[in-house]
Amino acid sequence: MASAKTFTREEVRSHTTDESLYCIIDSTVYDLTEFVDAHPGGESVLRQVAGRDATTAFYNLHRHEVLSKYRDLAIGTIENEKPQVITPKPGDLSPVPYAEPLWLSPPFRSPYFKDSHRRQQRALREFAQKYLYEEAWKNEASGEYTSQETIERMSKAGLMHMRMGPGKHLHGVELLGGAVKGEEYDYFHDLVSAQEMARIMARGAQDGNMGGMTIGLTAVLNFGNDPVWKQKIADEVFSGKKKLYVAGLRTTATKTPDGKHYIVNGTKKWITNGTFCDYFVTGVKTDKGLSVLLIERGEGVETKPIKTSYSPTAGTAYITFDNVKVPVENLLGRENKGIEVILSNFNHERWVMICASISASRKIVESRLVFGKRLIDQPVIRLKLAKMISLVEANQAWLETITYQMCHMPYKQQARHLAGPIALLKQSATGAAHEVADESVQIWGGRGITQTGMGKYIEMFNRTYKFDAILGGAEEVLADLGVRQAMRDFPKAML
Ligand code: HEM
Repeated sequence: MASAKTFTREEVRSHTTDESLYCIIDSTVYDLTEFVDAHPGGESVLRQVAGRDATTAFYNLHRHEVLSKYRDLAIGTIENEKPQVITPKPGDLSPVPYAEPLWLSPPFRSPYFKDSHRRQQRALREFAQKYLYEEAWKNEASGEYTSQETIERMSKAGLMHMRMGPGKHLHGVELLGGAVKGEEYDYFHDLVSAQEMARIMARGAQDGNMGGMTIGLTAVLNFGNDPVWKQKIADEVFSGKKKLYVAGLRTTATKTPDGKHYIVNGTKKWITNGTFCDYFVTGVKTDKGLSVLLIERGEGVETKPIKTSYSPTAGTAYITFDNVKVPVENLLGRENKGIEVILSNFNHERWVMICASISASRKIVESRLVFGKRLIDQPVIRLKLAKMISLVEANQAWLETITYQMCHMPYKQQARHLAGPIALLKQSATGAAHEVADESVQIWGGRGITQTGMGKYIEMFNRTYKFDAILGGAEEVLADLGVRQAMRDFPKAML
């Protein structure tokens, strides 16, 4: 917040030297004297705007959030002028058209979302902006992993529990300081969680921030054979003390002669979160089929970081199991029937990816609308924006319809009736993300491939959106699955 002091434009014009260098941005006066040498964009650009109004120059290169971060440089405002740019408070909704889903955009209404969803949405947006956003973006640049302090803060707010979707594990848990009761958490709350987290737009950091537990811990909770053992694992992961992810299938497990252990050997090339995980939910080949084991990091488990164009902070790794001794109690589900474990969570996993992909696409539409004001004068740009908005809105509406079915179908029925629609929606959402990513760079030009400044979301989205088109089933596979599932219900009689 700028101090209450006011200046005339004439007064500011006299501060142009190294001893005292001011400029005006959005009717606010900034004293840049001490900042000139530290400015990431260099000193000469600031000297060029010394004593002048630099609003246009500033907003051509930076996101507004930069001014919030450097608010201490603001020393007052221009007499009889009011800043025009809105500085959002943590938790605020965006006033930009189509920047929020319709249920969050008055005067539109929704039959699906209730007060508890709105409370959760607001609390989660505030939490993400206050505690997750800055660190996520810092880690994207440095390659560091989410700090233990943040993980513990998330755990305390119930974010770990929420990531697993509705269920008994939420009962009695206070979520977001009481904004939602664990017992009332349904798939629309789950949608809110996935979509709000995606708005941080630092994709790798978010995946690295315990992203893997959504898939892996579900398998432990649903298929762990000993209630005490699985509660111990769940407590460790929910409290943020241990991290867990899913590893691959190119591994074999042979039982020891005394029947007490499996000996696991093999490798897996791509595993997100792998570098820092403590537990690996791993598909292994056993004598008569596929089985799933929870393997703890220890002797014989080695992870090596893999460099990706996607993100240095996601913890992507190559993992090797070399004669790893795993107790038989760590078997999830039945021996040789691991496919039940693997398939059981596919729908929810894909649905979470859809939520996030649509939300991130929407953030890109928002960026385009905010920064494209002058460009919007051109019909060709309006046409591109119309396409982007339509894709996002159509997929969101389809998502909400499917989510409603999820709220009213037992899990078995979901698997029977929703696998096809979820597969089709996923390929639709990631196909739309491809078009949104492409069009946004097309309109944005060089800034869309710049990692700093106002194009940073677009650059990040372009680098990472493709991940969703592959993860949990490639677009082509899912399209095929969707149609095959539909054909299963095709009437036998000739039409
Ligand atoms: C209060 C005044 C200013 C602050 C606090 C500020 C801060 C920053 C920061 C933090 C960056 C790093 C990139 C980012 O995070 O967006 C940056 C980059 C840059 N700034 Fe500034 N800046 C200010 C004013 C200006 C002005 C008035 C100009 C031009 C006339 C300018 C030109 C640039 C350039 C060319 C870059 C490099 C572009 C990039 O990295 O994307 N800055 N500035």
